[in-house]
Amino acid sequence: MKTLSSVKCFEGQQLQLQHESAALSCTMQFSVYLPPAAVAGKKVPVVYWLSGLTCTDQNFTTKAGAQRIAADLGIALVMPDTSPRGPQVPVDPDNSWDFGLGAGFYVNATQAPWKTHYQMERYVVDELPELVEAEFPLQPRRAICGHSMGGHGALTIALNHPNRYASVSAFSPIVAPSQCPWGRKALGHYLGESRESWLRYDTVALIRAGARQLPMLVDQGTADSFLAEQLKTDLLITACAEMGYKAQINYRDGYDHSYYFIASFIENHLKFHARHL
Ligand SMILES: N[C@@H](CCC(=O)N[C@@H](CS)C(=O)NCC(=O)O)C(=O)O
Repeated sequence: MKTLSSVKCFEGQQLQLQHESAALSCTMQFSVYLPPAAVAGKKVPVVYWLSGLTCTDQNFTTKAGAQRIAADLGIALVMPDTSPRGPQVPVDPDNSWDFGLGAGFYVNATQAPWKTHYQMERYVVDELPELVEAEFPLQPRRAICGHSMGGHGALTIALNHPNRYASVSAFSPIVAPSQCPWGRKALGHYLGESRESWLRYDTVALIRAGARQLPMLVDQGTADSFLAEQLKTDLLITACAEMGYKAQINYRDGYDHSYYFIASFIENHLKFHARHL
């Protein structure tokens, strides 16, 4: 593993790192924030952050303002990239921004040509934690949080691996990819046209199938231009109500899809995770 940058931030350390990923068969970059307690050698719990379409590990690192809060709470942050990268990784032939590079959807692809590299679920759940826990003073206690496609990633990963995560939260998540254009396009390519195989990566379907209860927090802006067509938060509210799944789901009046929204509520999310870690 190579350190690309290391910068002091709120008495802690903001790092960007590069490594060869076995799960993704390519070179990957990711970011880590170590709070002051970890810099002093104490083992701290971790919140993983999954970003949305078109993002890298840098969007959250530079725009969310999470480091001051993580420093105070004594929590490390780990920010992976949103897809495999590099010249050998297949891209969307149409060069669109909602599929392929920057749009891994946190699934393990089963279809050619995607399956060789697009294994983001394995990367986030297994490879990256092993790597960072071996390198830094991190406890195996983890929470997971994300935005949009990354909100979908956080929710589905936590619901599919409930023993690995103490809590889950999401900003503006795609709650039912089987029922929206972004999701149908991505899952159709990565998993094939059999919709049965999509349900493991669909939060609403997982809740309806009886997913185990985890502490869950969701925030959604009412002025988000993707809400009606792609995100469909009401489907999650209905599924949780019908299944008796206790989730805290808040509509936030006037907020849009941007990192300004994330910056406004990230403190709530990190404090929520700190209570469960
Ligand atoms: N590129 C798209 C927008 C994509 C978008 O909004 N991406 C969100 C996640 S779904 C994001 O976080 N973008 C990066 C940023 O705002 O820093 C467009 O131009 O309409």
